[in-house]
Amino acid sequence: MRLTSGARLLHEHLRPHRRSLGLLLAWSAIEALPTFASGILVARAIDSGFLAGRPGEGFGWLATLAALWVVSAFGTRQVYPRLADTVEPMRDTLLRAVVAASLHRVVREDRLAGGSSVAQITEQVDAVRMLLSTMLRNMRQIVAAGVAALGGLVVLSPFIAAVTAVCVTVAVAFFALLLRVLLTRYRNVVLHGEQVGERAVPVVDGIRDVVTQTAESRAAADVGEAVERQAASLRAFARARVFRLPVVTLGVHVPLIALLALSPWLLSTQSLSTGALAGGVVYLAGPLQSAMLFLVNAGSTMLVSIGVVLDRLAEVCSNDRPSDVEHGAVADTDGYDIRLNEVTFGYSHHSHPVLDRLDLDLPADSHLAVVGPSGIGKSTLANVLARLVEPAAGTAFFGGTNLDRLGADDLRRELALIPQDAYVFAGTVWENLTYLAPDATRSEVDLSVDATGARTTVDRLGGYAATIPPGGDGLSPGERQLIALARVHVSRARVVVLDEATCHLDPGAEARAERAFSRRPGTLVVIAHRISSAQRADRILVLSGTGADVGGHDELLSRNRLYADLVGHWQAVP
Ligand SMILES: Nc1ncnc2c1ncn2[C@@H]1O[C@H](COP(=O)(O)OP(=O)(O)OP(=O)(O)O)[C@@H](O)[C@H]1O
Repeated sequence: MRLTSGARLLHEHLRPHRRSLGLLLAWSAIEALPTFASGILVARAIDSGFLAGRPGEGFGWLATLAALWVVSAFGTRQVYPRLADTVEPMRDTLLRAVVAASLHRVVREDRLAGGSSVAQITEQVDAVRMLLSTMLRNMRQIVAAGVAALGGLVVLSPFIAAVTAVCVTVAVAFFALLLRVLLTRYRNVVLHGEQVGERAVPVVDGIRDVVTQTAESRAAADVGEAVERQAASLRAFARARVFRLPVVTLGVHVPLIALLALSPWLLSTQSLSTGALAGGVVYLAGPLQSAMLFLVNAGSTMLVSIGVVLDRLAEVCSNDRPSDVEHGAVADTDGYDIRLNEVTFGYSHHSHPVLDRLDLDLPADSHLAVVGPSGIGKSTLANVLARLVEPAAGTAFFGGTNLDRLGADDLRRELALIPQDAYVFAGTVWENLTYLAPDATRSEVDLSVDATGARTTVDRLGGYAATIPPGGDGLSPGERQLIALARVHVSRARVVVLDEATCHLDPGAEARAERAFSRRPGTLVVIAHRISSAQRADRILVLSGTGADVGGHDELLSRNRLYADLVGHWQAVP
């Protein structure tokens, strides 16, 4: 059952690469040609060549076998690029899916330690990639060697082939049963390993507190208990692995001993020629034995690891259905006006809520500035609008639809948030600019770049085809903001939230960028960094901690003490 969800995940991510997988299998079959022919050609060399007094013919058959190995080497050469074509793109799509899923989970559960859990997940995806490529590479040993050996035996002696097939089937069935036990036990090893990490990390992080509080023995006992549990599960896993030996005995040694024991009778009744007997031994002691050994050794380690890790990744991905699924079908929006109805949000259940029963009406195409003292909750409001956090109470509506019934992708298309730390990624300037609108035309991008004032930055970088290095190295914070502003400007988002997204620009550049957004069709919410931003807006929302007040600049100046103070403070700053 657990393997099934992992296997389904693997199937889902391998399906788009079935062409390269097909080519991989085809080349593997060519690679297996000499394995299939080895016993048959050895039998021919003995029977029609050496035993018949024609050594030339005997060597001829052996030379044919050598030629097949050359063909096989060519096949091997083709296998590796196909392997990379299959596994590398699969890794990328799998990684994208599980990282997106774990980030959604981190945001949903409001856990700050998201980075470490995502890092763990990416490690697991890389483990899948490595294990899968090793599995696929070595699978040909099982498939090619096992199938080729059985096929060769059928040609040599249907009787020996039948006996061998029965033994192999029983051995494989026994191994399948063993695999279930191994999977359960290995899963325990992984889970207990994670518990060791969970217990050890806080102790290591807080080692100074542990020492100053003389709590070393308690911490050691706590971590030691988890270590002991993991050691016990490792021992249980190792005990189960011992049973792989009978599998090899049953699948290979029993038919080999049977063939040798029956050989006097088979030879005397002429059921088997001397060459066929030698060919049979070649198949059983060579490819079949290595296939069986690989199955039980790699199968009981790699197959088990891949099964358990894929299962864990499948669990992560299956959690990637936040409220859309919980609340049934994803709803459509009607327009893009936003309404908050008594929205309450706090970062913990115990602390005072940052947003307390906030009401807000944001008609389509309006321009709102949000102001308030530092730490009052302006960015938190932006996060509620972008559904990066879920309100604890109250409802947020987008286009008349409850925000948590809107599909995450739909919301991302409709609403773009630019945070203070603008993000640029490794790639070309064009890719950075068109990330949210991949179908944007050159003239649309030109228009947005010029409107937001990003042209100088684009030119300095070397134009649209220039490459931005990882982490945006070499770009100033202001230049990153300009690229992010142009990226959102060219997008189809009908609501744009600028969360101090222009704080690294000078006042003139900030005014230009904000004007570009207010002329652009759609709603604009600006978390204001300067009084000038507030003055450009149609309406201003003042967050004060005890309530929220909405109005125009002059109106608020005369009636709202906090706003008047903020304006006074801003004007005092040179
Ligand atoms: N992830 C978080 N976990 C816990 N508390 C948080 C978190 N993010 C913000 N806070 C707290 O919530 C409150 C509101 O923060 P927020 O960033 O929304 O304020 P802000 O008005 O945007 O501040 P600033 O103008 O300084 O950016 C602050 O007290 C802040 O410390």
